[in-house]
Amino acid sequence: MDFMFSADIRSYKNMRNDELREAFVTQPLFEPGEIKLTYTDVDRGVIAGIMPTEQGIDLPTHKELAADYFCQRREVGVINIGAKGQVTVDGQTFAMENKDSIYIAKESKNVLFESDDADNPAKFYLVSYPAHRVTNTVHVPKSKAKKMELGAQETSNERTIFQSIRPGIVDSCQLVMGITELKSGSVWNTKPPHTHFRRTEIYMYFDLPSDERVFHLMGEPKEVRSLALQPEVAIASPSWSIHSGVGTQNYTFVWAMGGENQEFDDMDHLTVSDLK
Ligand SMILES: O=C(O)C(=O)C[C@H](O)C(=O)CO
Ligand SMILES: [Zn+2]
Repeated sequence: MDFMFSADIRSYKNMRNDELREAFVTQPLFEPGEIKLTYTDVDRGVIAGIMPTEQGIDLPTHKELAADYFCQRREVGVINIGAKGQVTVDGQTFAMENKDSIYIAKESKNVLFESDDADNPAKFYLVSYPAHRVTNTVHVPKSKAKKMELGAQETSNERTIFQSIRPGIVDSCQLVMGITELKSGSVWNTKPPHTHFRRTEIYMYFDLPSDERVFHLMGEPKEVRSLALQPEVAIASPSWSIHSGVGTQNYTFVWAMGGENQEFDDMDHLTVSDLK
């Protein structure tokens, strides 16, 4: 497991690009046959990319979690951004199509990730936060997520939000998670931008050719910094930071939040003209 130590609201302003990346951006998450885990001190999130090929891949614990098994004190959200696969939780198997989600409840002991076809593997993207109570493991097909249509073609931000792990669909402890798909020709996500002091957030851009980029905006609205992100790395946003971005073409991303509340609409709204 990699460890990412974030920067605070004062120090990020004086950091070079490579220092900001070290503090907030993971390494590339997907390697065939591997699980790549990153721990961030932003709300004690764990981020992982899991790409099984011939063999299944178990979710391992780590000495710094001081837990007998990964979910002993944690909840987990997983979205499959690759081809078909399956996730088995304590003997129960869930088929995972592209963009399906699964919520794995605290105290689930054995979690196994598998691809249906080793030559066309699944890519399981995982975000986990500490959990305080035991709930149920739930599979959420993309069609069962709550859909929100936002933006317009004229402002290059026409997009669909799919909220799959959220109150009313999944009884999670703090995790709220889903995906946002930008329409062809639209490039701006989270425009107009926002913060939410009650929650932190992790973005992971994908469905973008490897030589294209998303210029992710972070920081306080009056001190914005940008990082050019390749697909399939994740970036953590502290509670004080905006999280928005503009791509060199359209793309999709997974967002995941942890914190004080689970109200998706609880945002401190900004306008583009607030940004400096
Ligand atoms: O494009 C958007 O707008 C988003 O996807 C917003 C994220 O879901 C978010 O930041 C929720 O707090
Ligand atoms: Zn947000």
